[in-house]
Amino acid sequence: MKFLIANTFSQSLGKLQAQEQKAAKVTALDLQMDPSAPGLQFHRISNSKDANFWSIRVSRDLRIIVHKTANSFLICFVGHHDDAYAWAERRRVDTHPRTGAAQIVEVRERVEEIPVYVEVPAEAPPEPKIFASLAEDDLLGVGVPEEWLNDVQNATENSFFDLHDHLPGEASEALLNFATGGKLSIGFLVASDTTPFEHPDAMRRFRAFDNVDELKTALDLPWEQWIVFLHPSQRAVVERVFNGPARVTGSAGTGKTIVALHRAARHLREDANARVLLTSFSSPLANSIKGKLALLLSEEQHLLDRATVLSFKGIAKELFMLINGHEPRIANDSQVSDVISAAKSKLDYQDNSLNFLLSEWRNVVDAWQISDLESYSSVQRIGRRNRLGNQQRARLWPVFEQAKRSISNMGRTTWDEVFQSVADYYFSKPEKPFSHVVVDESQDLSVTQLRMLSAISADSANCLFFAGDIGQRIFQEPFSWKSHGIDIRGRSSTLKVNYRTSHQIRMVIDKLLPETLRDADGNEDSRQGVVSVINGTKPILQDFPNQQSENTAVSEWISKQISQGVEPHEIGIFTRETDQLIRARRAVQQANQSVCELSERQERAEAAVRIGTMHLAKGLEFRSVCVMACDEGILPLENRLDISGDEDELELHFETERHLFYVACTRARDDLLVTSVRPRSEFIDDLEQSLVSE
Ligand SMILES: Nc1ncnc2c1ncn2[C@@H]1O[C@H](COP(=O)(O)OP(=O)(O)OP(=O)(O)O)[C@@H](O)[C@H]1O
Repeated sequence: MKFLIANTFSQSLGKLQAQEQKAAKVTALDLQMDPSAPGLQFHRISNSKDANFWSIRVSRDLRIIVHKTANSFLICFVGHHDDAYAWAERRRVDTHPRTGAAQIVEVRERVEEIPVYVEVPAEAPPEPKIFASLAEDDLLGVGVPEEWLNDVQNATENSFFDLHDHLPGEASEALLNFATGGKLSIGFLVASDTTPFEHPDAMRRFRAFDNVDELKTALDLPWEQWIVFLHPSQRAVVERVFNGPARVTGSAGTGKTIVALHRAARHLREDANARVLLTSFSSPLANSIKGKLALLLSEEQHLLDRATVLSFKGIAKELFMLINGHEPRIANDSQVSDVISAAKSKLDYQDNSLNFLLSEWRNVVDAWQISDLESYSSVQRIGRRNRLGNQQRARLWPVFEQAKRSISNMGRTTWDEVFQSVADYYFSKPEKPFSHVVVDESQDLSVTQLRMLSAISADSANCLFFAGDIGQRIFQEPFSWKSHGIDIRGRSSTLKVNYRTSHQIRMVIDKLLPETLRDADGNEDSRQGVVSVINGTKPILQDFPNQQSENTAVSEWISKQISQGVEPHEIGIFTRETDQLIRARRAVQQANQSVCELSERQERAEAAVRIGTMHLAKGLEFRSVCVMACDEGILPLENRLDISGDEDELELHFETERHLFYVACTRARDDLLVTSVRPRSEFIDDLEQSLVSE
């Protein structure tokens, strides 16, 4: 007997109160252990179009709906008596006649009350039907249930969103894709011996359970849908065997982190000797994925013993200590600046400013861990390639050589030196600390971090896996991974279904970046054809004559979010720099809410509105986001553009500023507000254009 649960069950379970959830879980577990137990009290739903729907009594008022056949039990829904019956009376479990995927189909004739056609005044011209060019055959090919064909064929731009929520995921994604991009994606080609429940599209909504422990995890975490139900494209990347370094990419919110987590879990489950490193950019992000990995493996805790979850710096520090027996003593920015300034004076170097030297140190000499003039002369960089000729480099090198010596004489080092020293140590050792390394936020890996991660992972299939989005690169200059031995060509996959951001917000924000992005090795990431699973409201763009009026508007917006049930910690306010955080703080205080400032090192649990710089928004997620102080001169940040040494660097800085804005805006799930004091940032003009064209 096959035992399955549907995502509609998890969703309905998540809506119950804690005590009700507990009772429903006990009944579901009893059902899995012994479906014939007399206490379960099966009642057929006599008014349903599907004779296989039965209700099971959980408590006086609570019922679970199961779909029972000769060889399977599918738990579909839980709710109060009338809701549960109404749900089952309006549904049918079916195998789609064309795609072969099992679906839960809403029965069309029972849902006349759903306003699928929007009333239009008699005199108004009829709205164009957006799928008129698609034949029935095309619609069936993407999984539209037969009885919804007519509705789809008559859908207009206005009515489509109502319809969208009544269709199976594969059909609504394909139609949305067509409505926004003009192409109908083709359904999955499936082997003829695949059962309807094993079809890739069915596996996004139904999950089979072989043991009670797995089911228990799923029932304990009804809100964490990603633990149980992966999209077929996510599952494909999790399960694929790669014979070298591989990468998953995709715009913000497409579930790259989720894929990274499932891959780490997969390695731990599959290989009893696997030692897996899961790593991300900062400590808060590493802690967040550590918590998620613990959730994913909550019934397989023993696997966590072989998992290490740390930030890039965190793992470097641990390994450095293991090798050297002490912690690295890092020279801070002002110490570095002092030694370079001293070296410049001592060697009487006049050709370039101190700022130029600092930037050259940060982005070239230290970043690439250059140790001699020969390497300095030949370093291949994207961006600043024309900045210095060989003769200039030869004159400059002694200054950097002197600075390096001074840092070392102080008993200090730099982070890049730490990453490189760990890399050098393990490159020379046949035994590696990790069999698998899974990296999140990989677009912001530096040269030395990449070298280190490649050195500490075994040289075998599936050893190195990267999750990242080139469009969110905000900390590093791009560089060729291939020249460091990491070639992901042919092993890169792009996710296209956005689970975080509503369609309305995503459509506008995505226009901030080009449709195709290319990394330094020429690997392309096409952002075309992305669809969101959530429907919501359009982003709001507002500019003001002065900070006071901006302040008042943002504080009113915060109060409105709270009055609509958003918790304070589910609201994030971001500004370009710490200098503007005062504006965010004032707005939160004016709304009578507590403020919690995000930090690079720690995450906080208090019930307060989060404020922080756009850099700190990376990897986070909020129900409501306000990106504030987007004034001209602040975004893009004038100071940053001013210090650009040449055209290439200016372009790079400009691009990074755009990425930053994109990162901040894409943290929003349901609501996005972007505010500025006039004159406003040119990036908002771009947003407004796409908002108007929507
Ligand atoms: N299969 C899924 N089912 C339900 N929710 C999902 C699924 N995959 C991802 N999500 C949810 O979508 C949101 C975004 O996922 P995730 O953080 O992995 O995206 P991302 O691509 O890493 O985003 P970013 O690039 O912005 O960091 C999260 O809330 C996650 O739980």
